[in-house]
Amino acid sequence: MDPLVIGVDSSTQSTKAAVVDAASGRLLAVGRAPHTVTGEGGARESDPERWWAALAEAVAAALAEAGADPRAVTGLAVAGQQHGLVVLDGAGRPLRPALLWNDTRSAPQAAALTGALGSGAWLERTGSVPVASMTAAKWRWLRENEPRSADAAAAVRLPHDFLTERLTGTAATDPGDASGTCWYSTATGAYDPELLALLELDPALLPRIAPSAGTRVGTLTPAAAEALGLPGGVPVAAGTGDNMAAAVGLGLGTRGLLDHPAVSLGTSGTVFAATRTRPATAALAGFAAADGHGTHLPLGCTLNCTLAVDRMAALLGLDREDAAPGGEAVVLPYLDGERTPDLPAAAGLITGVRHTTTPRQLLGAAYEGAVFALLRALEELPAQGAGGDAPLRLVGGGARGRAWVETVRRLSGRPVVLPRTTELVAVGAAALAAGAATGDDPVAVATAWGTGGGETLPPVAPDRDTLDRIASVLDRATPLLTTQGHR
Ligand SMILES: Nc1ncnc2c1ncn2[C@@H]1O[C@H](COP(=O)(O)OP(=O)(O)O)[C@@H](O)[C@H]1O
Ligand SMILES: O=C(CO)[C@@H](O)[C@H](O)COP(=O)(O)O
Repeated sequence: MDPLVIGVDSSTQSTKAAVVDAASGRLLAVGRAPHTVTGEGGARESDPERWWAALAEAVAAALAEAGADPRAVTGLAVAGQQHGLVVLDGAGRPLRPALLWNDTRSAPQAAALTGALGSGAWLERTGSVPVASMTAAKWRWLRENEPRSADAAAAVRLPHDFLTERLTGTAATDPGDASGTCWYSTATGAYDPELLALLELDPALLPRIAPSAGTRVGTLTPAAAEALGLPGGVPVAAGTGDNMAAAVGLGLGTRGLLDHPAVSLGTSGTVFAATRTRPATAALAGFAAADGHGTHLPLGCTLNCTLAVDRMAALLGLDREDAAPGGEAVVLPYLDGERTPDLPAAAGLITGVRHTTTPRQLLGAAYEGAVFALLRALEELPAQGAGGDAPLRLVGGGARGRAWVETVRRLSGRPVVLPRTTELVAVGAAALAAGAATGDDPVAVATAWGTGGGETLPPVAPDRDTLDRIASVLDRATPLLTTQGHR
């Protein structure tokens, strides 16, 4: 029986479980199960119990599709959407739905926290300046708006460590996902007691921090094993945030490629690279990487990527691939407010429309607006020691779409690598699972698997006119987008 590992991607829209051959990295099957996101205006919430049920469904589906013998499974790890605030009672049950990374109601709390210490001090301590996405701002929102839930909390978790605890009975997290809270210090590698005091968050509510995401933190409990259809005792890794796991799957890290940028096109759009330099700019989040060698993961994140563009296609009555370059039209697709640029109250903006403008151009302009924001974040990476002229590795559901790929090529003017392995978050988590099973370095494992490799598309001449047009509209519209006040 060849050993297998299972990696789980519990992201915003769904859970994906990958069954991977531990020796070769061959992806044998992917099981999927959907989540539900609720909320209007700035609210975005999900029930963590659904994540747990979806995890079991996705693992069962993947094992069935692979025709795998569950006894061959030697390790398991979970990568989850970052930043979400999960509050639990003493029995480990959610006290309320999780507040998600794209819930912008916490924008005033983020601004107040930033004002309390100043951006410089936050960067110094945590590597990031609080924005609405950061868990610290969500905890303050809960304290101010639902003090009874905050007071009743017996445990505070992130999405991935909530699931890891359900699997193992052990409360553990990793430096990567912890670095998205703004109460963990990437300078000291520990929770920051002064920040926890400022936030009025009792450290006893938090999980311990494993040295790395691939560290074995426990084994499947009998109840979890039964729920997943696996034998008891399977080693489980600490796991990490979904972007950190994508980096592992791409082989980005100290035991792999440093300073090579990746772009993820999913519910969120993200741009990141693994670096040795500790990032320090308010334009990016200065996360820790998952590999535990003091590697960093500077990252820019937008709230509006595939869902926003798909919504524009639906409004226009078009298929998502039925897009043309926008021409004079500019769409800033900030349907959910925006994080990069930091405009949490914004709504979408359409401008430059003429009698000759076609629906296909408007859709193309939405792609351009979404990609523009990511490329602006990408420009910040070289100052953090990463980026340069290296090709862009494209991952996430959008990387399967021709219009996304071509828009990134046309606006970036850079070579683009399309990794042949799909579901790189789940595959990265599978490399963490291999780490838990054998003690091997997960980035070295994924590098040996070659899961980051794929077709390289050559560069095309960058469409500077479009970039300049969008930049000019964004600059001039920023006062409007800041004060839209529809929240
Ligand atoms: N073939 C495709 N072409 C373009 N976009 C796609 C394609 N398949 C899926 N998507 C997009 O991918 C998104 C889901 O990507 P994924 O990375 O799984 O998201 P998340 O991790 O945020 O849950 C969907 O919103 C959908 O728009
Ligand atoms: O907030 C961030 C990164 O800082 C997001 O990237 C979340 O981690 C959600 O990811 P997806 O579900 O869109 O993959």
